[in-house]
Amino acid sequence: MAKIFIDGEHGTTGLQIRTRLAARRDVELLSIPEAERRNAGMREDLLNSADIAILCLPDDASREAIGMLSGNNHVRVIDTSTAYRVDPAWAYGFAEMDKAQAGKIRDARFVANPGCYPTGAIGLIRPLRASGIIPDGYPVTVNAVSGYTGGGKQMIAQMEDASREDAITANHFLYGLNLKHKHVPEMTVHGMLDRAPVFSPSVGRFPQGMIVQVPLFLEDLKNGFTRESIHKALVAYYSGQDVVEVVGLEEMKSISRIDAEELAGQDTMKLFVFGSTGGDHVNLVAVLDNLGKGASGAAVQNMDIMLSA
Ligand SMILES: NC(=O)C1=CN([C@@H]2O[C@H](COP(=O)(O)OP(=O)(O)OC[C@H]3O[C@@H](n4cnc5c(N)ncnc54)[C@H](OP(=O)(O)O)[C@@H]3O)[C@@H](O)[C@H]2O)C=CC1
Ligand SMILES: CC(=O)N[C@@H](CCC(=O)OP(=O)(O)O)C(=O)O
Repeated sequence: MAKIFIDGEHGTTGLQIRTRLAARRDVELLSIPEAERRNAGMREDLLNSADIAILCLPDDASREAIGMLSGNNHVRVIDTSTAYRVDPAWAYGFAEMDKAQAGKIRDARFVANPGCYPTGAIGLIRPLRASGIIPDGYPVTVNAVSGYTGGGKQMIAQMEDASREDAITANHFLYGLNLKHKHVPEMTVHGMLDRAPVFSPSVGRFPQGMIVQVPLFLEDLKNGFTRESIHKALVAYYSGQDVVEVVGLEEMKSISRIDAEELAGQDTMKLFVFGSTGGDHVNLVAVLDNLGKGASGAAVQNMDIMLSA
């Protein structure tokens, strides 16, 4: 039985991973009491006793955890923070992003779990870059809304406890206003972009769920691509797996609204290509749960792929 230690198991992402693993008989969970969650000695012992350590910590604490494993050459790691997502020594844990990726995850010792927004953005952009539909130099923009659990324990408290001094009263707010959000490098590298995208995130007053939008001007793409041909390329790219669904053109005809909470509680992602036949523009849309395919669900999926080695 594989021993799994979730460092940060009492935080938002960690708890959801623990819940997903609790009923499983094929893994043994090593656990740290909540009161000891920052006890470095205990964490170091548990980290070094695991077959797979899943880090659900802020970036600095993740780096510290990797330091605690420096004399160890067998513990495998899944890190959910931003610390290693563009590090070439780490496998990027988005199994569907191309056909070889699941194999890279399976064979890796170190796996960086993707960010929630990048999962949507890369899921939409990478296939169109890989097939040459989005040309070099194209100015990609990414607009998104996340459920507030995306901000971890602190934002959850700010959104849910109006008596706090730092309570957030807005029902929907933009942030990342300097356009230097920590997810931009990851979207650029794994989206295979030659220009960093403009990324504008926002948060809504709902706990879990996410919409990521990438609008495109068709006349600025190569070779007369249409909504239909872009859709066909996405369908072909994601054939043969059941985590990322490209919604059919017929089904899209009956959709007039997209609900950010549609996949809350699920570990899959839906992709849409909105627009109209013969139109000048398309809007690529991804819907996912920021804590599902955007974090904890993806971490468990990566763990399973690693255990299949
Ligand atoms: N929430 C989400 O939707 C997503 C989160 N992530 C990433 O997952 C990671 C965890 O985020 P999230 O679960 O949201 O955050 P939370 O703040 O909810 O949880 C983080 C946990 O880590 C603990 N912690 C913090 N510093 C240390 C330390 N030095 N040593 C040991 N434990 C520590 C915290 O303890 P304490 O309570 O004492 O602060 C808390 O229990 C982050 O890197 C985040 O960016 C990635 C994708 C989506
Ligand atoms: C709503 C919210 O605050 N979201 C977080 C991102 C959540 C996530 O994907 O976590 P990583 O930081 O590990 O990538 C943010 O914008 O910083």
